[in-house]
Amino acid sequence: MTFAPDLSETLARARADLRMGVPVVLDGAAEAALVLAAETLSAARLAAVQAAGAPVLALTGRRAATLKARAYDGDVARVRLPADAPLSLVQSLADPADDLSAPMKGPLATDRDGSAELHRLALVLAKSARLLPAALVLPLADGAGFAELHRLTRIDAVAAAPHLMTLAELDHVIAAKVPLRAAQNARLHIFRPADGAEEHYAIEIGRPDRDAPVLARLHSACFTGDLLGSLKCDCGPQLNAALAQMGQEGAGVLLYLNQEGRGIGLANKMRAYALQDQGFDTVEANHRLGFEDDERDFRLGAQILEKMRIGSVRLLTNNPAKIDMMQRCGIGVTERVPLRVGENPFNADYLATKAAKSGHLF
Ligand SMILES: Nc1nc2c(ncn2[C@@H]2O[C@H](COP(=O)(O)OP(=O)(O)OP(=O)(O)O)[C@@H](O)[C@H]2O)c(=O)[nH]1
Ligand SMILES: [Zn+2]
Repeated sequence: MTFAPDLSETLARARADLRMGVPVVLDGAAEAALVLAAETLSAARLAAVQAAGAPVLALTGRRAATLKARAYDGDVARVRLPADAPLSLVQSLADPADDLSAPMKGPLATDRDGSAELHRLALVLAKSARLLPAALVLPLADGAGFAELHRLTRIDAVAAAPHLMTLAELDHVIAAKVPLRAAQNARLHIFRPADGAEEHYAIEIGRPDRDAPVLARLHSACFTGDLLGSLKCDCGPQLNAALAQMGQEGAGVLLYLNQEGRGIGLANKMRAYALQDQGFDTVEANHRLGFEDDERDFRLGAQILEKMRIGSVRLLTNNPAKIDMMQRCGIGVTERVPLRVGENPFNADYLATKAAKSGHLF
């Protein structure tokens, strides 16, 4: 037994570092790099990086498309920065907030030669830290030495890349009764991932019969809809309607997955809302920010159901992707139970876009 953090713990530290604006070192097979999240970059740290070499800004292919920059690596673009690039340039490349009011003077030069592996990993890390997917990347001759000298978190990039694609094991922490308006016989279960990421919850109504399909919902956190009663989406009414139906039937399970904003985090969701105020739809806004339409990992839901010994479900959803993913993860979906509630003039376009672009069944 060693007291040193393992890979998953080191990655959790790296996420916290990036969120604070502290650089991390990615140490690959043949190369190493210093990485800083663009969102939390300070002018002082940018100047220090520029004094040490020529950093590039790693962006996703999605963000690059908006900026009309060539992404030679497909999903990743490596944008060359002028030697004296000011912080405001890095910020405006990373953040689409001012794309329309201050269009980028182009064309942007991007790297074609060399490997983009560390850049890709940097973007995965930034996303998993719920930051904008944009990272300053500076090649290092000696990653281990640099990390030690500056007391930075060093990640074994070769091991980290596949590790970040696997789902962390969830621990069942505790369950207790929480009588709800919709169902008095409810119990709240807490699940904690081993990788230091956010906890997820399961609300078990009654004692669902494990030998028959269980009425279930995979609900993704929506602070604005679930808590504030926002009219921009249908999440709050869906949450309440699902619990009400489970209460009426006497049994069911609602997974409350902390995947705010379809997995991009609340700050990025608010950035997406600001872009929607400029006229973009929910999918376009995600793309302009550099995200895919949906960054959620529904394997999470399947793992929780498995831990609760639920093998097949009647799934309350309008989203065919959820059904697909459950089935691919070995959870039987015997029936889709539609959940059409909460339509209003403020979310009509949002729901229409989901039907047109995300295949939602309404
Ligand atoms: N990025 C982004 N996320 C949004 C937006 N509006 C709502 N969300 C998020 O979308 C998610 C909605 O999740 P779900 O209720 O599971 O919805 P769904 O995928 O449409 O599937 P069903 O409701 O099961 O049909 C929540 O995480 C919300 O925070 C938006 O405009 N942009
Ligand atoms: Zn919502």
